[in-house]
Amino acid sequence: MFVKTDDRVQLYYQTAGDPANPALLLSNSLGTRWQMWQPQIDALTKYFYVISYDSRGHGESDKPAGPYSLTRLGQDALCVLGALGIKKAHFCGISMGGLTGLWLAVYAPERFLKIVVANTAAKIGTKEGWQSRAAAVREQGLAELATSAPQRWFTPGFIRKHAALVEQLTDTLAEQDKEGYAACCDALAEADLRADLSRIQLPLLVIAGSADPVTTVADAEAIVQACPSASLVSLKASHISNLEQPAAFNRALSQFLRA
Ligand SMILES: O=C(O)CC1=CCC(=O)O1
Repeated sequence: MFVKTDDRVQLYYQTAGDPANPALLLSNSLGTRWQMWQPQIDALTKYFYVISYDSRGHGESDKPAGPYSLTRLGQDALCVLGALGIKKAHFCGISMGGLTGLWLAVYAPERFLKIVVANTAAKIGTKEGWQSRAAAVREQGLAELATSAPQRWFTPGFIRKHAALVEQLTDTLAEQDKEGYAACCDALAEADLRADLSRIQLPLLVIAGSADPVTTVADAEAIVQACPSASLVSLKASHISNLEQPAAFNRALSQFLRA
């Protein structure tokens, strides 16, 4: 199904579970799709009305030319809830989706019950790093980046044991639209919520991966130190911790949201 945002971009979304249950909105990382949440959808639909969507520039959602912004990505999440008539929801996002969750916690707290941000930071990477990745992708496409993705996303042991899943994810990345991906890199280049974290009052769970080379445990600790309402869970995983440690991720998510 599709929703149209206020700037007339179509976003693809899926729902699972009983709409009478509390809503849980799931937001993907850069270069992935809504399907990355399948283990969480399977585990949590008995308690929540689970909504997952392809972020702008990804999957079946529209890919308008960039640059995008973190504000736009946050407003997109609000548009999905608005189109479904949901006044308040839980939110869980990972990496770029986690940074979107921090934006929502700062700028739209009245629309949320609790927020979970996984494998993220108030500022991910460096402006120059994202600018050069955006330029390389616009010029050369995503094939090269897809080859190096497993090392950024998973531990070596997980890559060895779960080759089929890793291949499926890297195929998805290689098939993404290069302008949509690069436009999200533009958003990440400018996004910096470090000065805003102390304004967050919503219950916030920060999930880190102890072997995450992209958004480190130190990044997660910095969020928790700045937000009085935040708590931290660290999993034995790399960057895409919801797929590397699905049972532990689901336990942390479910315990926090259902408490
Ligand atoms: O570099 C990657 O692929 C990992 C990543 C950074 C931001 C995000 O959403 O994913």
